[in-house]
Amino acid sequence: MADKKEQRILEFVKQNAVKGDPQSVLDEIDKYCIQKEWAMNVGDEKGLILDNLVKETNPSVVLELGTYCGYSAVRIARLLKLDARLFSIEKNPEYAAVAREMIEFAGLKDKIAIIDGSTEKIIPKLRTDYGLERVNFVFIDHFKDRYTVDTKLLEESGLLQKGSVLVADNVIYPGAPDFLEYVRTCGRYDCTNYPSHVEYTDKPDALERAVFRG
Ligand SMILES: O=c1[nH]cnc2c(O)c(F)c(-c3ccc(F)cc3)cc12
Ligand SMILES: [Mg+2]
Repeated sequence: MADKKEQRILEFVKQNAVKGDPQSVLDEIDKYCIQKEWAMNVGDEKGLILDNLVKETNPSVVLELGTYCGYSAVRIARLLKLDARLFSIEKNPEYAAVAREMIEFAGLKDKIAIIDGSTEKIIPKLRTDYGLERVNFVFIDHFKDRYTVDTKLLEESGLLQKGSVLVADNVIYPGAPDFLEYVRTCGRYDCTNYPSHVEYTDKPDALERAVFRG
């Protein structure tokens, strides 16, 4: 048996999901995390809310902060139009390695690029080093104490445009109170809260959508 939980999740997916079928990959990750080991994927309940937010935005360029095993990257990318792309930043190289295999198994490697490194170093270089002009949709799901500072980095980088949608996970638990305070009071965002639960539990959590006013 693999010595890391993330590797065990990947092995379970490879043995039980259908190669090239993103939904089956999501279903098997959820099944493993419900039946065997909890893991910090956005999960099926918050995932359905995220699906609807992606569908109503129909973004061309998506940025994700925090890849983990690739669950939310697969979840988002499976809904994107043909020429849309998702860039996901992951600081932990072991997580990034699992996510790359997960994304390839799901058949989405042409839609998703994982960028290894920390958000504080990568975000300021997204325009110069990765050729990103604008991002239409940002899924924030990394270190809770980085939500606000990275949101400000995104503003300063010029990557946000009027209508850019930020969606943040875990704003209730583990919680991102300073992020909620910032986006709800700085005057630059229209905010909506989507109550839900921590993945695979009945513990209250929520997603927060913050639409940039430009
Ligand atoms: O660190 C995290 N990064 C990204 N997402 C997370 C998450 O969705 C969680 F539920 C949790 C979490 C951790 C421990 C708990 F007891 C409950 C939730 C953590 C993270
Ligand atoms: Mg999360």
